[in-house]
Amino acid sequence: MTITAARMAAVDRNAAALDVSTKQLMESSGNALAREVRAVADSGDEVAVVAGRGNNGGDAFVAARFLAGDYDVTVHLLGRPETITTEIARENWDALRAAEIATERVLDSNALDLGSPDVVIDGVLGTGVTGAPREPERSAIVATNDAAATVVSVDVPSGVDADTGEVADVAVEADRVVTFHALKPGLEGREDVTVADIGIPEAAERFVGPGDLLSLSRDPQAHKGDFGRVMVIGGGPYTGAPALCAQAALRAGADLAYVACPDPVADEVQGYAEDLIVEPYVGTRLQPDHVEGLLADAEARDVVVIGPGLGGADDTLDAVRAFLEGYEGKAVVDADALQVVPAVETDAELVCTPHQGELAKMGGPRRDDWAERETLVAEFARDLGQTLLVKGAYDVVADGDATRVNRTGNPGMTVGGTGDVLAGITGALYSTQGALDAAAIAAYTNGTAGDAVVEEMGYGLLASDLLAEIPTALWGERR
Ligand SMILES: NC(=O)C1=CN([C@@H]2O[C@H](COP(=O)(O)OP(=O)(O)OC[C@H]3O[C@@H](n4cnc5c(N)ncnc54)[C@H](O)[C@@H]3O)[C@@H](O)[C@H]2O)[C@@H](O)CC1
Ligand SMILES: [K+]
Repeated sequence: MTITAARMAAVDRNAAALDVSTKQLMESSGNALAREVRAVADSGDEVAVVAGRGNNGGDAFVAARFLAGDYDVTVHLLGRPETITTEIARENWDALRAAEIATERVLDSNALDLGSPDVVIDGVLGTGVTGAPREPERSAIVATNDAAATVVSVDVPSGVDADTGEVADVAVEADRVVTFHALKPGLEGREDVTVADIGIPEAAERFVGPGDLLSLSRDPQAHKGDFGRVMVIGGGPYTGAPALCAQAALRAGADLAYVACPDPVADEVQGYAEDLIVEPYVGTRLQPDHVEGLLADAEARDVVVIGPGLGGADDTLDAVRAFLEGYEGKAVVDADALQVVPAVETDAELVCTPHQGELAKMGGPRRDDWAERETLVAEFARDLGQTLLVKGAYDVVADGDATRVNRTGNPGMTVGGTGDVLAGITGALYSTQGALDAAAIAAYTNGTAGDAVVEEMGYGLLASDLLAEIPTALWGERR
């Protein structure tokens, strides 16, 4: 399995939240790297460490400390120690200085003199690289390639983009690569690569954590000024559900939230919040003759959430079926609407948000055993060809390829309406994120908001209490 630089950063952050600090991971990384160098070097060999100012360099500092007793080690830092970008890399630099291990500062691109080392450790650039190498890193890569030495690269050969695998015009030609936790893009199929286990707990990947929220701010350019228009198709027998759902979408960052509902309930829905744009249709519940108009409206929206408060009348379900058959965009399907999903022919990309009972009604697994449940939900998602967010004490999110589990939330959240809030958050996030990430982050956020409410006022929460906590859960100090 390959992991991108962005996902690696998320997992690293999740590990820290599980009390495995990045400094601990750096120690493991440097240790693994040193072991690999021992395998290619003879005792007393000259080892030149070329280190950039990020954590890739930090790993190389740690390796230098492990190796200095047995080899002739010199560490070349590309820049001034004050410009080392992370605290943990700087601490490991300071440890080298305190131990009187030979260090050089390379303050001019032309000033790097590696001598004639037997081994070069390439800790110039790792997963934090952006764009093609600049100076002095660029010259350092050239000098590394010019050395008649065995080159061991740290995590990725410097010059390889660890998100895409693209190789820049100047990149280290490594003899060996020690990569951490999992293969990075561009390293697949290479025989000179060692994947080192650095002690990241499996839980950091499996459980949704604060690291998963990093993708929300990763690329501000990608969704500049447009956090999405979410259309909720809901209401009829129930009016609170679509209103909660649409308000949750706004709280989760949607720019606009529309509620399409039967006209007798429109005023009531609007009454919950003036921020909602209510678009009534004639009749008392959703029926097939409304579908054409809804499909036309949906074209101008980024995500549709269908289900909250619609009820399960036969003609309503026929309408849901017709809508999904005609719709090709992103949709979140909730509540009674879920039962039509297994048999429907649709080009839409769905996130389905059933609780255990709704999952069973869809023909999904009934088993509750945790480990087994994850596998069964993943298989069902694969069969459906859609993304599932199965709600429970532990929420399971699966798209058939990857599975995530969310454990935020509390028993107070079994109250009615929390599912409508979750569907709304999912809808908003789905406008800027992939289905799996949107569902995983939504589950985590909904649970975090619920935990915050219970912390503040104890049990007895209303679903509407969650709304005000959503922004803090997503972007505030609770993340
Ligand atoms: N994510 C994790 O779980 C772990 C990561 N570790 C190491 O940390 C590395 C990532 O560290 P960082 O995020 O600090 O990033 P890097 O060390 O990969 O690179 C960041 C540094 O390079 C500079 N830089 C970025 N692009 C450049 C370019 N095109 N030309 C010249 N300079 C450039 C930045 O200004 C910064 O100083 C990994 O590759 C790995 O080696 C390990 O320490 C342990 C665990
Ligand atoms: K490197």
